[in-house]
Amino acid sequence: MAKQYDVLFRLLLIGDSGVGKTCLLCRFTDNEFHSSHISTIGVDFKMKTIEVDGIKVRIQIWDTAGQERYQTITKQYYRRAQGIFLVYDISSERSYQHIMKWVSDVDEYAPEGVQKILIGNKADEEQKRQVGREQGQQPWLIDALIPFEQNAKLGLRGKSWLKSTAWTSMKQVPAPTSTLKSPSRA
Ligand SMILES: Nc1nc2c(ncn2[C@@H]2O[C@H](COP(=O)(O)OP(=O)(O)OP(=O)(O)O)[C@@H](O)[C@H]2O)c(=O)[nH]1
Repeated sequence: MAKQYDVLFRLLLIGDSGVGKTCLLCRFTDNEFHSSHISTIGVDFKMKTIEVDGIKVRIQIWDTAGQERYQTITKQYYRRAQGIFLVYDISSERSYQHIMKWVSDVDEYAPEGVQKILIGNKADEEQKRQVGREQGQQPWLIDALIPFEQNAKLGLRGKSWLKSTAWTSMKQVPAPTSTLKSPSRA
């Protein structure tokens, strides 16, 4: 029987409740968008196999609850992640400020050297933008952060977003000049 995949990647989505983690995942795996916000309880995951340069890559993406009350559970999933997507909402300054807290959780619970990717989601909400593009491009604090914006609603970047980041262009990004205030989690 033909081998179903050559490599497996375990990736994790983290960020405040409501930033659109579940929607990003649904867009990527099923090309769907749901306008309702049904908070994730604990963790959930989806899988998808794609081909990158002739290599069959199976991606297992864990979607975590952003709500504080599930943090004890969700942190247990950091340990086995090979890549972590830190998601904020470009129309929520607060969700961007909280990224610092998410980063410190990653530093504490994820394996050393895990790849971190910063996603500014809801890129279609330009008129409500509270986080400037340049803010999202600042690789403050993190030594290997790949920043970009994404639109789960319209699916602009759609299927190529992981392909173009997680394994093909993981590289060091020049470092830190913090423009962020200290995080204050709700
Ligand atoms: N306009 C717009 N809305 C979005 C986008 N992505 C998600 N949303 C909306 O944002 C809300 C929250 O999305 P979810 O994916 O459920 O958020 P989440 O981060 O998984 O939330 P928790 O499970 O509570 O942590 C929903 O009403 C979505 O429809 C986007 O790219 N654009």
